[in-house]
Amino acid sequence: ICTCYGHYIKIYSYFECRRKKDSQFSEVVFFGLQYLLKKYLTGPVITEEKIQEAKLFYQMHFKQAVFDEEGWRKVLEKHDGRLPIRIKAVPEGRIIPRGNVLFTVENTDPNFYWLTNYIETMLVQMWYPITVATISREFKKILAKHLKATSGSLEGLDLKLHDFGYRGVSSQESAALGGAAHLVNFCSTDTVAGLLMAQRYYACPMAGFSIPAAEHSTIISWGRNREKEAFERVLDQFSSGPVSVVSDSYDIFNACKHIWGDKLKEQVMERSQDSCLVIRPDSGDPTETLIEVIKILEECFGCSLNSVGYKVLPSYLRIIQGDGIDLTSVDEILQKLSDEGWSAENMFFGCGSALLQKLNRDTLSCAFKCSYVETNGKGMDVYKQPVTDPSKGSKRGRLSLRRNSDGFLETIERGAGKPEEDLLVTVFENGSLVQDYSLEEIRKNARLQDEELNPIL
Ligand SMILES: O=C1OCCC/C1=C\Nc1ccccc1
Repeated sequence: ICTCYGHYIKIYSYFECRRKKDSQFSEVVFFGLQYLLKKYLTGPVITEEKIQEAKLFYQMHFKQAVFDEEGWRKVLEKHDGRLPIRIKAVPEGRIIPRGNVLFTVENTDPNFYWLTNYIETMLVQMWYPITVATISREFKKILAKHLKATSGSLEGLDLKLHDFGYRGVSSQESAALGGAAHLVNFCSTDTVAGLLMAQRYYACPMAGFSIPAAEHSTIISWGRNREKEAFERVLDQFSSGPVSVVSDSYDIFNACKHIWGDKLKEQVMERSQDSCLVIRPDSGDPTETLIEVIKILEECFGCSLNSVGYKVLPSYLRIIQGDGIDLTSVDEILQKLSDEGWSAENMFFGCGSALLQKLNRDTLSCAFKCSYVETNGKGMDVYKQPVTDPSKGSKRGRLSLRRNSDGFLETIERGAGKPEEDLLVTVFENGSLVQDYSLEEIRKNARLQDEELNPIL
């Protein structure tokens, strides 16, 4: 495999989310590289033991001598096991239009040109946190639009989408990365692994919040005929502070009308705004179910008009919809509620697989390609341009990212960028992390346009 490189002294590659015409996502949130660098690439990662293990492994795997034992031993001897690699990247949290360079990778020692693309596989796994952070931020744009339109304010925006996805992802590590990616945009989650990731890799002691919530087992374990008793128990156990109660075990409409709106009406009404009852439907067509539920709650508890003339339930009562939520349905639901005169203030949303799992490397067309090589003494810009798919063409030469005179971000190719204008910063060099971003800083980078206009902090 390495023979095709012959006597190269440098391989320079880059990562991008290729632009795709009429794609749903025009810009991406850059997030997650820091975790990957800290966990897998910094420090003396190459050891004699690992070399021995790999040698045997690849001898069995290839059934011929492919593993470059001498090359790896040179990393150990010359760089005491630290990778002679430089990675330059956009600061985490920055919002970058599709089709721009996000990070570049190159070997810093001419003996190790083969290292650059050796770590490609791991680096391209960045598609996951980038895609989750991007989807989560698209949710935030939709929620901000409706919240602004139906309440006149963005207050509480960062609590409006709750991560329900822990059980729906493929592994603990995915939960951690995806959960943390959601926390770039929101501070509302049940994915504990993401909170720990934020703590350990992004210096944030508590990145998100939740509230006590019933689940179906805590209701149905009382038996079919004692749903009211189960609800009452939950209210008693969590008499102060908000509490969420899933109410569709048997009949959500009956539960809202005859239990919450009748038998337990007093207990509900005596709760305060910061001890609100959050009713959770969990089945049926989300839009139809929510419209019927909110009409029943209006009949039983009344409502008021906010400053922009939209209806709001009493402050002790809210609704959370965690079933069937994705970017399309959340917009439809809020539009329909708005058409019926209801403010988005009444709603909270939970999202599981659509946030953390229903995505892949093609969602944002993530790619890693070599764009520049050096052989003895001369550099050459390289690129691919498949006649069978021009959209898979790659950038050429050494790359930099700059804001042009119109204020737009653009990638300068062929090494034509001015170093002082380059937005890419060295984040990793020769085994050391050069930048360490906090989640606080990353959240600032990722704020929405209108959040900048009227910051809610
Ligand atoms: O109802 C709720 O109110 C707000 C707090 C979270 C919550 C439910 N969480 C959840 C998590 C994973 C699967 C299903 C639900």
